[in-house]
Formats: sequence, structure tokens, C-alpha cells
Amino acid sequence: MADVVVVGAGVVGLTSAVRLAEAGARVAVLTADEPARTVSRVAAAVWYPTRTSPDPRVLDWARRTFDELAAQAGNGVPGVVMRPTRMLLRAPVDGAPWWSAAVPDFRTAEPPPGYAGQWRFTVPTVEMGPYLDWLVARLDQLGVEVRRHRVDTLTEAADVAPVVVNATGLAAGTLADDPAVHPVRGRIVLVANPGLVTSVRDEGNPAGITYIHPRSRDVVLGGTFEPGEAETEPDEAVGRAILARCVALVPELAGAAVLGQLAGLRPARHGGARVTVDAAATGGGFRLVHNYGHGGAGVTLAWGCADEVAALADPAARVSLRA
Ligand SMILES: Cc1cc2nc3c(=O)[nH]c(=O)nc-3n(C[C@H](O)[C@H](O)[C@H](O)COP(=O)(O)OP(=O)(O)OC[C@H]3O[C@@H](n4cnc5c(N)ncnc54)[C@H](O)[C@@H]3O)c2cc1C
Repeated sequence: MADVVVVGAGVVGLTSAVRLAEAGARVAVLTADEPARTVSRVAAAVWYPTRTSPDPRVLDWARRTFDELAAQAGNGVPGVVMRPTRMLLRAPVDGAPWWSAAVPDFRTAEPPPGYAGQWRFTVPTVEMGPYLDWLVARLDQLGVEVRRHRVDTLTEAADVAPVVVNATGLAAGTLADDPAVHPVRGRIVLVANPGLVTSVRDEGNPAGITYIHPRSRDVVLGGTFEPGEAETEPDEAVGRAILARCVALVPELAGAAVLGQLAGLRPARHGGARVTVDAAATGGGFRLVHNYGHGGAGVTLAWGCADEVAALADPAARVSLRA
């Protein structure tokens, strides 16, 4: 018998399991899909709190995750680097954004022609293939097995342990009966890296959200942000449009070999991520801790949410129960 069972092995479930095991709990992880086949695997995985609210809790999660990933980059954890970023603004913005409190070198800069402003900062960027493998290996070191098993209900998971952590992403809409959960499709194009080292973002491009995130061998070109869309087959026309926007922004990308197109469904939630004890479920004889609904910021918030889950999962911890 384990102390805690984590349902879900995307970045949110795996980081929660690591923190719980580090705190001394006997942890089991159940997942319907291999980590390599989750939404987390598709993420551009740049630290940036996309479309989250300036809630102090969100800032705390983001800050903790920034610090953890920055430390991991320094320690040579596979796939994690610190990446300089240029963020181009289409309209003037007064002051620094709320999330800059988590970013030590945030500064404003002269915008290039055609833009109203520019922010420059350095943030962690993660290649999710090697990073998910590293998280699974870290769990193995801690004696935690990641087991393939799809649960039909969260109550079923309580057969494995008296504390259940629900980290099922989009599936939480059904499993936790939460109508606020909805997909936001994201499409990206991967090209060979012609030698870029700086991320560039033009989120306000009227032709579509535009970003360029170099990795060790390839570059992630984005993208789309499409609430309610759930089809993930490649779309050649959308891919060509993404490529054209990115080449217009960073001409060095012209002629880079196209390696493929990916699509994923961000597990979004009206009202933001749900990280809480489910008081309604405690009557069922087990403690249910939710950790889902991170939308386009699951990598950005993962370690901070995992810290909170580790506290909430412990019934002895002096935390208030938030519904
Ligand atoms: C194109 C794109 C770009 C992105 N870029 C970024 C970025 O730059 N920065 C950032 O922070 N975020 C980014 N994201 C968002 C990020 O990918 C998500 O927020 C994050 O992956 C959510 O992680 P998760 O673990 O909650 O969900 P998932 O990765 O979807 O994992 C859910 C897990 O639950 C399991 N599960 C589901 N149902 C069951 C069941 N019934 N029984 C057992 N297991 C079950 C699944 O098998 C899986 O293991 C991006 C997303 C996309 C699509």
C-alpha cells in the first residue's frame, strides 16, 4: 500500500510525485499514457505564465518554479537551460508586468521599428523529451514506479492509497466533474536550428500569436491559441502560416529544414488552475487533492504547485481546506 497515489504522468503529475517522495511519502503513479505521449511532451516549455491571472498564489507558483528550473539548469539537468528572450509589444504598456517579480534580469529596451515596446529577460526553457525522461528516472531513484493504468474514477485510485492526487490535465473535466475545464489547442512547427540562441515573442501579432524558441538542435515556432478546438491532426496551411510569421520576425530562419508539426490541447480552466483539497470527496474515506487546469502554463507553474500538493496531501499539515 502506498501513502499517496498520483494519477497522471505529465509534468504536473511527475513533479508532484517527486516532491511527495522527497518528503518521505510512499508514492505510486498511475497514468493512462506514457509520459512521452502526454500534452506535456508537446509543450514549447518556456517559463512564461501565459494567460494566467496576477493572483499572488500564481506568482508564488511561478516564482518557485523559476527558481527550481534555474537551479536545475545550473546543475546540468537534461533539457533545462536559461534562455535570453526578446518580447516585442504592439501597444504601449505602463510599467512592468506582474510576473516580472519572479524574473531577476527583467528590463525594458528600445523597440525595433514597427513595435511600441520591448521587454528583455532570461528564463528557463525545457526540452520536454529529455526532461520527462529525467523526471521518471528521478522517481525511480526515489523508489517510485510510474505504472500504465487508466482509472475510470478517482475513487478507483483510492484502492491504491488513502490520498489521491488528481493530475489528469484535460481529463479532470470528466474525472472531477468540472465544467470549467476546456481544451485550448496549440500548434507548433519544428525546424532545424540555424544557430539561434535567443527566444523572440510577438504575442500581439494580429495575424496570430508568434514565438520562436531555440532548443539544442531544433527551434520551436509557434503558434496558435484556439479555445474549444480539440482536433490535433496536422494542418499544412496553418503550419505554413506559422513558418511565414516566424521567418518575417527572424529572417535567419528562412530555409531552415522543417522537421514536423505538432499539436496539443492545453488543459485550460476558467478561473485558473485548481490546486486544492476536495472537501466534498473526503467523506468518501480518502483525501483528494486536485492539481489540474494549468492551461498554457503547466511547465511554468509545475514545481510551485508540486510544493503545495506535498503540503495539502499531508492531512497533518496545517493548511486551510480551500474548495
Ligand atoms: C503547443 C503548446 C505549447 C505549450 N507551451 C508551453 C510553454 O511554453 N510553457 C508552459 O509552461 N506550458 C506550455 N504549454 C502548456 C503545457 O503543455 C501544459 O500546461 C502541461 O503540459 C499540462 O500538464 P499536465 O501534467 O497537467 O497534463 P498532461 O501532460 O496532459 O498529462 C495528463 C496526464 O493524466 C493522465 N490521465 C488522463 N486521464 C487519465 C485516467 N483516466 N487515468 C489515468 N491517467 C490519466 C494522462 O495519461 C497524462 O499522463 C504548451 C502546450 C502546448 C499544447
